[in-house]
Amino acid sequence: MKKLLILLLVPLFLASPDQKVDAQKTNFDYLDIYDLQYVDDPQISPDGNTIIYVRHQFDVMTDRRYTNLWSISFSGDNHKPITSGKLGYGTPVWSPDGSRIAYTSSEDGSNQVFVRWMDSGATSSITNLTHSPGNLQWSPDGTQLLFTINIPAEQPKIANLPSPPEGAEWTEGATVIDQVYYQADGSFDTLEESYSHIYLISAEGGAPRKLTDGNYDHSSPSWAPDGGSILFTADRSGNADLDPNNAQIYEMNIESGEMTQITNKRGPHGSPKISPDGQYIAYTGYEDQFVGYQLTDLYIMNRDGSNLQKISDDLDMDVSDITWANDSRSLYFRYDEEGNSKLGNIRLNGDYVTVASNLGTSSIGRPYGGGAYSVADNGRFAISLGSPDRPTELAVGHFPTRMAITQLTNLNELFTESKNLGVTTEFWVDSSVDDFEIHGWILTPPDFDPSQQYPMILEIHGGPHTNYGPRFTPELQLMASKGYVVVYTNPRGSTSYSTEFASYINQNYPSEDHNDLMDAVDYVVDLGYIDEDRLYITGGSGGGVLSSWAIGKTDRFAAAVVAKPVINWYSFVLTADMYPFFAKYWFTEYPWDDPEQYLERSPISLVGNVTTPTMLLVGEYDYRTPVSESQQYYQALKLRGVDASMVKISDSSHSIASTPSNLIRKVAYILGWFEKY
Ligand SMILES: CSCC[C@H](NC=O)C(=O)N[C@@H](CO)C(=O)O
Repeated sequence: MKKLLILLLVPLFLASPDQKVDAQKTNFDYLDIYDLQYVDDPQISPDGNTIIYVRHQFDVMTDRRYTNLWSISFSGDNHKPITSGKLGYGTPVWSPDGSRIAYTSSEDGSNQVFVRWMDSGATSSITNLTHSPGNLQWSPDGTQLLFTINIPAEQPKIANLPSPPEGAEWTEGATVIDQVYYQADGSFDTLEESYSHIYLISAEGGAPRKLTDGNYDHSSPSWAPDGGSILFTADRSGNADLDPNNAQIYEMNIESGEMTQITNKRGPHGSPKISPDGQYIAYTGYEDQFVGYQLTDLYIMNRDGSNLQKISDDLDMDVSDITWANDSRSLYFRYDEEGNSKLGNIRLNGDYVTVASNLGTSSIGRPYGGGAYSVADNGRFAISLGSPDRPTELAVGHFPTRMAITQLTNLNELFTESKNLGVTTEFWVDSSVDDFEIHGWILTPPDFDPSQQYPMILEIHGGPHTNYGPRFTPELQLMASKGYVVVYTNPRGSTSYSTEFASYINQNYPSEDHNDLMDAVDYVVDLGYIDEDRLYITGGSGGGVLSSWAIGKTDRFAAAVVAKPVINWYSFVLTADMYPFFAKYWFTEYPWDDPEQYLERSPISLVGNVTTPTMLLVGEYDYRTPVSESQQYYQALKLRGVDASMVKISDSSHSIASTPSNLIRKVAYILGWFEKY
């Protein structure tokens, strides 16, 4: 079937007329990012009549993303704001009777829980918290709300220090670290040791009650339908930090505080939810095999943990974000299939169907998967609807009647009407190694004419267990708008195809994923419109691993930008924020016990072959793939006399695209480097 698609696509593609550019329109340009608007987190009311969603916008003056809540009826009428201003409003949740919503907002300076009465619009903050709340959940009778907050643990005191004399200006002092996790990408400051706890508060406000205790993280709380107890996940073994990927499900009686452990298999037990009839618990996870990739399955069991069954055997794709259907006979879930993010429905016997495809995220970066949905009691649902040609909008549908999915918002109508964008085309190519087909996409520039010759950029995703797809990507659209054909693929190791495909690179990364990438390049070059003297390569994170690996294996690229890479696995597992996971799951031994296996997969081992002019690009506060990884490669290239430069993006974590200006810088530096060669 896929082979047939290739045969059909190639002639179609070659015969396709030039991409028409509308003279009235201009090409997508850097500052246009600030005009994009995205729909996120659509929450449909319990009666299915109204959707509240989070609208993301960008402020060119402060370079900030801000979010507001908007409301619209299922029919598409009555579209109106609930909040306004350039702050952060998010995580709306409907009360079970649909009379109120709870949400979080920073409008009072720090993040607090707010409740709004939908008939009158009366709104009040109901908390006075010193730390940000998350995971808001209404009790089934609508009288209370659960939430989680991170509570700092007592800090170590090693030295008795004298105080400076009054008025003295001493240096700031020292940071004392004794916890396993002391840095987390995205938090620029050293982390305080803290633990996530579950709280209960009256929906009318008042003092919250702390339900959990101890130096353990408690996550994913959800109510039992009778409101008498809650489920949550925690690793209360005392070794959670050094033994990641392990959390058990607990049930706690709200009145007595009594806690019962329901599961005991070693591994993650995610998002436990009790069926509306109170009979079953569903959760996502797996029995841990200590490898880099394992399929996340969907399980159900009785309330006491007995009769555990995996029900997603036929799916062979990761299950996330589960919601019970009202009749307790099936669950809704999110999954990615062949680079397409979908909403599914699975019956308890394992039969599943796709309810909606093309879910979209609010990322202005690269075309990764994700998306959000919610379902009303009567089967009406709301989704964040993606497309390769515009930012994510809101759409609704109904299950099981399968009424046509209807896009309700068109926040970006004026944008799409005034811009010429690149066009995304799918391809499949046989891998030259093993019997895999590799899926990819070609983004051609707005005025593309296949009889001309174009420079080409291969852009490689990270993870490595993630997937790209035909999704709106300002980052790659900017490259296309400057005249490049951009090629992106899902080499082996990518998710959304099969366990076999994703786990091929377990403790074997990078390896033949490199060949898959080169097969995709060959395929596109063979289409006849690529100038082979202007082939460029880039990729971030895992894509930085693979781009630096590639230039150690071939000199076919005229220039490379290696973004936020891992260059040396030995140093990486001893400097990255998530080091217990990387060291335990991506390698079979610690580095000092078997340095060879670290070196043989490290791009630094191939740097002696590199002749390609290479730019390193990294966020100055990247704690996931630390700056020292880029520095090692840069310094090795300089020692070898290879043309190299290094760009450190200020105020940036690993997520360079989290501020528009940094994303703009990233693309401008990449293109600037390529233009030189
Ligand atoms: C290769 S080491 C860490 C990789 C990192 N994984 C998770 O943070 C990564 O590749 N990140 C990707 C995907 O999120 C990225 O593009 O930044």
